[in-house]
Amino acid sequence: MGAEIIYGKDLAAELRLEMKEEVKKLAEKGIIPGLTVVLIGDDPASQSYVKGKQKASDEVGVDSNLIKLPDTTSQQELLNLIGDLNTDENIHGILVQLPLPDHIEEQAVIEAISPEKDVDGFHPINIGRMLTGEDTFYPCTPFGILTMLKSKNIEIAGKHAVVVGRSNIVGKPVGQLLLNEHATVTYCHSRTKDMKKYTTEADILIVAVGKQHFIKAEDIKPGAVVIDVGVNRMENGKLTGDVDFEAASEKASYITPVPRGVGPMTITMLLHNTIKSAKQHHQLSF
Ligand SMILES: Nc1nc2c(c(=O)[nH]1)N[C@@H](CN(C=O)c1ccc(C(=O)N[C@@H](CCC(=O)O)C(=O)O)cc1)CN2
Repeated sequence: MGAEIIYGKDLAAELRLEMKEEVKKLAEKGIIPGLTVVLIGDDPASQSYVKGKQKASDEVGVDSNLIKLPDTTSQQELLNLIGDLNTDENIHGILVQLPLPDHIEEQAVIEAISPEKDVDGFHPINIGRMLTGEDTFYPCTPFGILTMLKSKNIEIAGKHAVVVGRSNIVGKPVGQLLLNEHATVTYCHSRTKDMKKYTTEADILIVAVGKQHFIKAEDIKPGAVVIDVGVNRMENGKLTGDVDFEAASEKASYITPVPRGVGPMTITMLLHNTIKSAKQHHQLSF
């Protein structure tokens, strides 16, 4: 008996069709959701992700604009640009692609983006709202994971969710979203002693560490739901996750693959947040 594979790519395609219809309705009112993506430097992975964001925006009808800056851009230049974007009426979403070059302080940049345009959901105000269970822009990868779980009617309330990884982008917020759904949440990280003790107790195991095959079949509780957020490029150029997919599939009840799992949902939830922002800006609620 093998696990059911949750293909984020298929769910993302379904959701984007729905979004396309929503954007058409907005266009009838003269509203075009606008997204600006800022990319600093020439990191190949970041270039590929922003390309994916442009393509998905075109597909749905979101007006997306990419601003590419050299990695010599100073922090002040970037902050000035964000200041201009914050006051541009046609821009509903601002995203600065991470990671940033070392000389730019990530948190200063995140906090410079207006919380009303923070479609990444990284601003402390939006993180705070998420913490208190308010409706806000949720960080895209965690929100995508929650949407995937809900699409399969996977029960979250009362379940033990174990999150391996504590990044601000994925680990911390995904645990918070699961807590908001009444899961019992445990975080594991590089200083956790005897991690296996926790992972083998997880009904829902979320892995976001960026290490190939970090989680093996022996680390998984039989019947667990396994969500793999890792995107690791192997020497042969292929992508692989943080979980030993083949072996884990034999033990889990549901599992996400890499590629075509969580990744495509990240971009889809970004579009969701951008459309939400446009609607909020125009005080619409459909
Ligand atoms: N400002 C942000 N920066 C970063 C974020 C983010 O949410 N906001 N997340 C990641 C990168 N990321 C989006 O930006 C991202 C990662 C992976 C994918 C994806 O679709 N992966 C595919 C494989 C793609 C490939 O072939 O390389 C998959 O898993 O199927 C999309 C977006 C860090 N930075």
